[in-house]
Amino acid sequence: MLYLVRMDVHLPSDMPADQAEEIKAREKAYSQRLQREGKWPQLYRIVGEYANYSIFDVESNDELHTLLSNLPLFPYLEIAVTPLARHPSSIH
Ligand SMILES: O=C(O)C[C@H]1C=CC(=O)O1
Repeated sequence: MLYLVRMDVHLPSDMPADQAEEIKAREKAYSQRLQREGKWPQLYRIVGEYANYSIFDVESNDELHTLLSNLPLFPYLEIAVTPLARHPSSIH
């Protein structure tokens, strides 16, 4: 099952820089593990925003929820999920 996910990052402005860097480093490692496993096949920065559009390829709503809620940045993310179905005109 494919999902389009938008994540907007809202780190508190008073978070110490070293704490923010530590969370971002854990987020990067976690996201790159999921990318290597094929569960997070696409990740794009939204130009001019601290946000991304991602494609997730997972087995179920529950799996996606678990993966997203385990993101180190999860407490600071605004997340919008759009389930995707195959378009009848798509050649892919
Ligand atoms: O920077 C972001 O968009 C948030 C998050 C998603 C992957 C990652 O490494 O950080």
